[in-house]
Amino acid sequence: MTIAANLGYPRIGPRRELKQALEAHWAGRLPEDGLRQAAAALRAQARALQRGSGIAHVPSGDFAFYDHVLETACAFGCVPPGYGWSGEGPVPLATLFALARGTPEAPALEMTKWFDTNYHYLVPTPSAAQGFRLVENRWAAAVAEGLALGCRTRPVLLGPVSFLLLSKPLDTDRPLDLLPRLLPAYEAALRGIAEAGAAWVQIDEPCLATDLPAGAEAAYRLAYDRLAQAAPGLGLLLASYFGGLGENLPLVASLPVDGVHLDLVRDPGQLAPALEALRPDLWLSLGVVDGRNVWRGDLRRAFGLLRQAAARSGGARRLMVAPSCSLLHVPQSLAHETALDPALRRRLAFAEEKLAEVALLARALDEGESVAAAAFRESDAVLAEARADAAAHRADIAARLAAVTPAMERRASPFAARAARQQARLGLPPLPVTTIGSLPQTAEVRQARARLARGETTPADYEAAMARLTEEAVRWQEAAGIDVLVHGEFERNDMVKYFAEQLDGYAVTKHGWVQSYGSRCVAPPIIWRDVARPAPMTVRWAAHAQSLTARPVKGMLTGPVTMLQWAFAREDIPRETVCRQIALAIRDEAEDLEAAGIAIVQIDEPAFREGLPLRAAARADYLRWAVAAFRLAASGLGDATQVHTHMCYSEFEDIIGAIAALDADVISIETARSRMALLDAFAGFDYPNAVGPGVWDIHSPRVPEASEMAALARQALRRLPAGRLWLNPDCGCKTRGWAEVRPAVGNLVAAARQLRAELTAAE
Ligand SMILES: Nc1nc2c(c(=O)[nH]1)N[C@@H](CNc1ccc(C(=O)N[C@@H](CCC(=O)N[C@@H](CCC(=O)N[C@@H](CCC(=O)O)C(=O)O)C(=O)O)C(=O)O)cc1)CN2
Ligand code: MET
Ligand SMILES: [Zn+2]
Repeated sequence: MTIAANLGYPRIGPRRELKQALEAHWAGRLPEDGLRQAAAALRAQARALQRGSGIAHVPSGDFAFYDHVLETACAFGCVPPGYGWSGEGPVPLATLFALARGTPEAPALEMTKWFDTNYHYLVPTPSAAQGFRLVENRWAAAVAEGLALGCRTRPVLLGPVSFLLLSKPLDTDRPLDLLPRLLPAYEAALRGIAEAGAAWVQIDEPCLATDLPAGAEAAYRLAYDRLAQAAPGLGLLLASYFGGLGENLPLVASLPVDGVHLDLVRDPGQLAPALEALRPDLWLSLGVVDGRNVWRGDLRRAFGLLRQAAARSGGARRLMVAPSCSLLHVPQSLAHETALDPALRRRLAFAEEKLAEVALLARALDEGESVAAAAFRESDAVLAEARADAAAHRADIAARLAAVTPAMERRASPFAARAARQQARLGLPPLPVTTIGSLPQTAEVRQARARLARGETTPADYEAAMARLTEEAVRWQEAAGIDVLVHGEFERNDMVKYFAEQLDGYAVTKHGWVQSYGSRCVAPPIIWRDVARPAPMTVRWAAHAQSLTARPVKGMLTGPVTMLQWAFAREDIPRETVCRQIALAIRDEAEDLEAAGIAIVQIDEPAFREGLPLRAAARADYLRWAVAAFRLAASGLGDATQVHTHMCYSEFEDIIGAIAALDADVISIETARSRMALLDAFAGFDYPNAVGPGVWDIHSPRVPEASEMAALARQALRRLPAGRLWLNPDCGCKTRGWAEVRPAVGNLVAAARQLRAELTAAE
């Protein structure tokens, strides 16, 4: 029997129920047991839905209140002091949230991107001194919870090697050295899982799809030799995803596990070598349904791969059919997307629809293709219709792209000459203070937009309300002493979706929510046709804000790489081409802002690092076209217009050359949680342009003191010259409330004034 399996399910709920419950709990409106009940109800609903779709191996333990990496760390007792855990018994929920969000006394753990996704995990901080102990078997509990309701589930653990590779240990910079201490805790977890009644456990080792660091191979051997013996009788499925195993295949083939999951969407080519290398008695889990995009699958193609695996010589047929990775990264259900263009809707599959594809493929493999004949025909028809979509390929856009010259990807003068002209125009003080763009998206703002969507307000009234907020924001920033102002982005639902709604070629969903971090979600737009800008998108907002003040107001745009990376993109043309189409649209917008008198244009590229391929071999090509697209978007601007860019959650150590090649006049980056460590890359590389290191972690409700921000800025001054340094928060303030933003910005300005005085005194 072929097993229809799933690797992980969206946890936020079809209507973001978990978000509502979490935020109510944090606001003191929902007690802990209410939150736990809401979570249990969501898990029960998810299990039932998956079972109902025909999935035999339903995952459990994939739920998390905030993040599954954080919960793994907590289950193994990796909790630094100061967050309210006694060191005995399970880590309280309050400690979990303190680690995730920070408290007035203790900053939050560092948060960073989960591989090449827009999901963020909290970076565990284990230590040799603290060691590891299974303080709560959350996986055994998840198995028991399912069994009590009649569903035998397959618990999912983040594997020990990936767990350590994703960690930043406190007392060593060689995380894998901690493995021997960690393994007993994992062994205990597996024993408990078996005792709870699970038949299989899924151990995720996504790092197997990356270039492994030195020592990782030995670590994998040690880990899986031990774990395979921990609970005899418990099937151990080793899951890799987000890419192919590549040169790690022989390693995986040598591990004493019971099954291996392969991502055949990102790397279908790995099937043939895997069939050769893997023991015939091994279960093969074939990830043939795309867990990273929203397109319906090419069922015939997927079936071809399955048949190839089924035909492998020797042994009984031990196959599982599955999505390529956890479905955490796609929206839950297409059912409620009634407003989508039917021509697009037919082509889509969200989590629920993907599981139906998985179940159908498994059945077709066992019972013969004929049971799926109608579905295969429909899949063929949808693909044919997509290929024949004339609006997907516009001659005017192709002609414009073909006419792009190298000069269009270059500013007129080098940085030093531009900087002089810009300073003559702007007259900024040393260490200028600015913010990243968005100001609090309060309930008032979101409700006004919700009323507009429901037709309860007119567009004119809505726009007037946003214009009023913008004016208040300008007045407040002037009074607060900020040097370069923002308009506040009140009119934007999201920095990507807002532009997508105004560009040709994009479609947006109503409920297509995907978790980004904690309770925060995004509804990524879908790129299905050629992209173009029919009309200016932001000019009136920027011009309005600028008309209210003599200080410079930045025009805010989202860059082409981020507009691509944070969307679900078409796959029938190269990503490079899609990105260049977007770049031309943004370029036009930037030029329109300049023409309207805006002296500083910020083109945000927070997803620039995230788009970097996981494998080093593919990186140069990505960096080439991503840098070129940004430059194409920015280089229509004259020397006297200052180009800013912004990136958060970024590790630039390995791509600092590409960051410099963007040639933005000023780049603001996230550095507060990592205590300025990132700046070493800029200093070491001799980064040529100006940098604004974040000195306030806006992902935490904690308000830093002026002295703290000044201390961080002094660290920055040790690495970069004062003349090229700005001061700003880590990211936009949209997730914060005014009660935090007002004092924090006040402290930021105070810190800047203090440092300016110190600089003058030192002269
Ligand atoms: N796309 C994207 N990715 C990103 C970021 C980003 O800003 N955008 N930032 C980084 C961090 N990630 C983030 C992801 C999401 C949010 C965020 O604030 N999301 C909002 C939703 C944003 C949105 O689309 N808002 C809509 C819909 C708001 C809403 O929930 N409306 C209510 C009704 C209004 C109400 O009563 O509150 C509803 O639909 O039920 C709007 O403002 O119009 C949230 O989860 O709360 C922040 C950071 C990295 N990745
Ligand atoms: N300008 C945007 C903002 O301030 C940049 C956010 S990067 C995730 O919200
Ligand atoms: Zn940001």
